[in-house]
Amino acid sequence: MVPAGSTLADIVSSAILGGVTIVQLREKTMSTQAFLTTARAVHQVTQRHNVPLLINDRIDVALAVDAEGVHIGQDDMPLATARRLLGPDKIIGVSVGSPDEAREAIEASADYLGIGPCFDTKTKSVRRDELTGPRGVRAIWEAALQAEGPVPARAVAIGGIGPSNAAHVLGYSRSMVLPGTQARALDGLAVVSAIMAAASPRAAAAQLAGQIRHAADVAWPALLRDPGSSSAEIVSAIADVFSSVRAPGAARPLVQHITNMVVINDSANACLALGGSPIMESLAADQQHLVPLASSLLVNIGTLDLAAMAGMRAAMRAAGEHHRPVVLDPVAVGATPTRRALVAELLEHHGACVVKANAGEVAALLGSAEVPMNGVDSVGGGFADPAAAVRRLSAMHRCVVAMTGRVDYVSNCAATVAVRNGHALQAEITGAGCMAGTAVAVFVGAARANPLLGALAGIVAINLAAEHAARRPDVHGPGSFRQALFDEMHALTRQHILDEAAIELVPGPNAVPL
Ligand SMILES: Cc1ncc(COP(=O)(O)OP(=O)(O)O)c(N)n1
Ligand SMILES: Cc1nc(C(=O)O)sc1CCOP(=O)(O)O
Repeated sequence: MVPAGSTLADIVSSAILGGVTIVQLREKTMSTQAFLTTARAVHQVTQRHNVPLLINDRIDVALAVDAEGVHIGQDDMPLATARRLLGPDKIIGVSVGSPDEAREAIEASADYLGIGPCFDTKTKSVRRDELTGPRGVRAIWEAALQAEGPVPARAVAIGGIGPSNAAHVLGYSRSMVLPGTQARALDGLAVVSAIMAAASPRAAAAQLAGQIRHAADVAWPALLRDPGSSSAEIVSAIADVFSSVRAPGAARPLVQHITNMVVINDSANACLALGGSPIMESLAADQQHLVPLASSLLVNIGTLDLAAMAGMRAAMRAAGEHHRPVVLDPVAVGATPTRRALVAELLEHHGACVVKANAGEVAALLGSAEVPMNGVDSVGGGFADPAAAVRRLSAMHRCVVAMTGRVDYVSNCAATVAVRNGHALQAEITGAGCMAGTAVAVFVGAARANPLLGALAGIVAINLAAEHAARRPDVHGPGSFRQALFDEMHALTRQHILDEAAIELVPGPNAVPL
């Protein structure tokens, strides 16, 4: 992967200047002699910067150049033998792809684990199975933590990781709390092509280092900010979020939508009426230009087509790279294999900040048959315990979940809030749920530090507007209601929220580990 005109040592030097803190030399085809020459040249650079150099697979080369350590795979020399040859002070990292391998490596005193492959990689042919993706990485990491002794386990994830998914991988793979322990993040990420194939290895390394720092602030469990400890406190915080968008002179949050053709016009108007600025563009090639300008991204999978699917992937990549919150509306996710696979892929590869769904969609995402769907509509009485359902989905995907229905439930898994505003006429017009997704996206962009409050502000705003619209003497049914709804979204004030928001903090076990 070394471009013409530069040497591997040059690239390593640039990458270290960008923020790389450990270097591994992995050469699969070089002669031993050439490997030694390269290793010596790279080692000179890493020593100058005081960064450890590890040699992949080849203990003999590591010994010959006095590298700081080695990385060995499951088919390489056993760890105990490598340790005997290298002595107690050298770093030995071990590749692991399962909880058993992780436990075994920790028990054999590996200095760190390389957990992978996380995603597909072009760098080598590796098998991905159910133990891959950030969820698989987390399962392996948790096994390592359970096996650790007095020396803390250390690990990095590897495979298909780059600037667009680094924060997601680090946030999602944090351990759940085990009895008597704190949630623990991986120690870092291992990348090949994200730096080696970049036009500027220094800039690429700096961008990745920024993503790693950023993950600690935005990814789970930073999401679990308390919305407030009483209903009154939460209503006041929601009103503050609302005011931050609607204050005279405030910049309108730009919401980039990829949404369905049934609601595209209504969603754009709802966004405007609530104080946002809509842009509706699904072309994949444009996402890297548009998403960084937006304050949030709404991805709604209704009326799916292949071009929109490509647009969603590109938009969510750009959102990951530029730290933009994503609101995912998994319309009728249980209805077709394509929708199910797409939502699973988007959540695994990119994650969402908020999932906005009706009860049937929440059930489909949980793999539960408790709430049936009729096309895009949820039917029946809903979940026996709706708060538990949203809490469970929030924990599963480590995101805020806003479930719309007669009563709406919004959860970040640590706190769950029921919203008892809204009107039955919302169920009589098409696109009311999609407009709720837009409303959430408007306010989530404004409440970056607390997406639970942003989601609540969107849900409360659209529901109060619906109540106001339904009360108007000129509203006689769905047609006039739809028209009035836009006027009332536009006319909504902070005082309406303070006086009329009907929310309650749902008591309940904080059953989901943080
Ligand atoms: C940090 C890190 N993790 C995993 C690997 C893979 O090593 P290995 O299993 O030895 O496979 P090859 O690199 O030999 O193809 C790694 N190199 N680094
Ligand atoms: C060398 C290696 N080992 C892996 C494993 O899963 O063990 S994945 C991998 C390649 C990582 O390259 P990139 O960052 O370009 O995807």
